[in-house]
Amino acid sequence: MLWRRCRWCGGSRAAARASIRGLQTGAACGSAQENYDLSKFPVENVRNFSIIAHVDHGKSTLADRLLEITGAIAKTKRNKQVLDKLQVERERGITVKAQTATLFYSHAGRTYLLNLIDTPGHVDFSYEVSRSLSACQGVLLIVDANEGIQAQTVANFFLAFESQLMIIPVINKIDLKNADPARVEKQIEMVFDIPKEECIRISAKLGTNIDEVLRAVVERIPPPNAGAADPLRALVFDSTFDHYRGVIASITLFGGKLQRGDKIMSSYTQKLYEVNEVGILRPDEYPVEKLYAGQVGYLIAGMKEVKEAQIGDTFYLQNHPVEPLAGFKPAKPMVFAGMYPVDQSEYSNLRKAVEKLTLNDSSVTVHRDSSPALGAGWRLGFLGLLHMEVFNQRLEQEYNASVIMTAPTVPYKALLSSSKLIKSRRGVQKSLVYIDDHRVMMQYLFPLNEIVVDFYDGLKSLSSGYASFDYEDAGHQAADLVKMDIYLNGHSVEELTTIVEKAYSAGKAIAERLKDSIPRQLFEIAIQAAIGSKIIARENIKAMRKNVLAKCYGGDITRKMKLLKRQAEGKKRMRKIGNVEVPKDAFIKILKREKDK
Ligand SMILES: Nc1nc2c(ncn2[C@@H]2O[C@H](COP(=O)(O)OP(=O)(O)OP(=O)(O)O)[C@@H](O)[C@H]2O)c(=O)[nH]1
Repeated sequence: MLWRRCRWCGGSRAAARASIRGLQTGAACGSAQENYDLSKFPVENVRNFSIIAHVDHGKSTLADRLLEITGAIAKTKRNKQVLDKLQVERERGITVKAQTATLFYSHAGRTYLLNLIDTPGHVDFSYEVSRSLSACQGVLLIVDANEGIQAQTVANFFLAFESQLMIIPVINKIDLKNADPARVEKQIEMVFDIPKEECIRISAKLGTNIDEVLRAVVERIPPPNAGAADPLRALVFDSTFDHYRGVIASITLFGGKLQRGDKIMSSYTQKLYEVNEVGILRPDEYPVEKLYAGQVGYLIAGMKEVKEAQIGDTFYLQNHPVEPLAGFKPAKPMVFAGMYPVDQSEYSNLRKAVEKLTLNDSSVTVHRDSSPALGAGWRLGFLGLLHMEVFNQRLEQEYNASVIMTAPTVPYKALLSSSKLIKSRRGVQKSLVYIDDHRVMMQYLFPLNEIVVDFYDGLKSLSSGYASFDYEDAGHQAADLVKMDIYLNGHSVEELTTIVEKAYSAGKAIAERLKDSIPRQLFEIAIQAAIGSKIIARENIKAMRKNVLAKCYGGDITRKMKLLKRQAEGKKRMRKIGNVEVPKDAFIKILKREKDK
């Protein structure tokens, strides 16, 4: 039996499980009044909602307060942004994965079951938001009382609006000195056409007005449209892979009920499974006896292969087939990069790690690839550069993998001709709307390649952090482009081949950045940029003899061993191209425009 303490309240999970199996009311986590007998929550008493907002407007902090006020977690300083469970989220202070939590809330003599989904704010993770919305009937649209409406506020509003969800505007951070909730209310009225009386002013940090948010959730958001008497229809909207228990699927029941021992079929694979466990997230997993129509929870059914768990799949009871639910539009990758194991003998382990991680992040596309310099690997598609960096970091942190990512590129359609010329390029303005006296919303058409790498950083620094940015695909446009190759001591480095407009300046910049990124080696290194057979830029790295033991006079053997070990570790972070050792992060670094990045 799993015997460990609940992370949030210190209650024992085993006790909680025991109480559930014995069908007692009351469990170990949080408050003694909690009731896991979900049959007491008919559809009318269920509310499923997401928290959506621009980056840093306070979604996860509000989620903490909602968890505290309903007793799901203890109120301690330790419990901060508890739904940001991943190491990468804690380190970067951003949400990258949507997370679900079930809450119980009493209002006007009724107890409600609330399923809250905290979503990421950054545009690169918007696929998480759109999938989460499929399990919801309403959203809390959080807007910072100081910053007002930002790019992802607008993008997320339209995701919810197009899904016909009830939108509750919540103005957060009213405790800030520069907070101006009245101005933000006017913006909300002007941009979203929501009357300002519908806005709720809160401070998630101080816990001000949180009860009003919960009241609005039960009063304004409709219950799910799911029939208790209908046959089972369970939509998989997220999945993770557990080493011991296999696939854990997040599900929402559009009809029927589900319990341990049920025989269920996957609409996608037509495979039959027996349900081992169903449960809710509080925010850790807690098994329950049954899940009922309209509820959100998780399912474990002995799926050992990552391929078996398809996000968007519909499960139904054996011999009771149903029309599968619509599922999700596949994510459209915007940025592509090659990924290779640092050490080729790690290929098969890395493949398994990539499969498991893409199960949890279904917006990544994966195709096998190989490169003469880097060996067997994959070509991966991401929604943006931050997404790519986070995926890389999760592979290293959660799967202990060591990988080389090549420079990201965007998709092109090429028409081959004998001369491609170089022309200056510009964004084309499409619209301009004043949100209020200080803020303007502008729409531009840009070549994607111009915005994916460091456009956002540039925009932020130019506007002292005030401007925000969102983008969507506007299709392919004709342009005069040229393919530029990079050579290291005469060896073509395929991974650094890029499609550029201003080839001479781009070639010079890449050669200079490579010179900065590659350490001096025992021989001279020539870095060349070329278009076809014509060399357009060249840099040299002078030879150097690096004897790490040079300073170790005498016989201190431990110090010598330490230095040699450090040198060997340094080499591990390198990749050999021809005879040249290239640091693995060089492939990305050279694309960023400022040298110090
Ligand atoms: N002063 C003040 N700060 C707040 C309030 N709510 C959140 N913050 C702070 O704002 C920052 C961002 O809060 P988060 O809850 O991580 O924001 P988020 O929207 O979940 O961020 P992402 O998931 O990365 O998009 C943190 O430093 C919070 O402490 C508030 O009501 N008042």
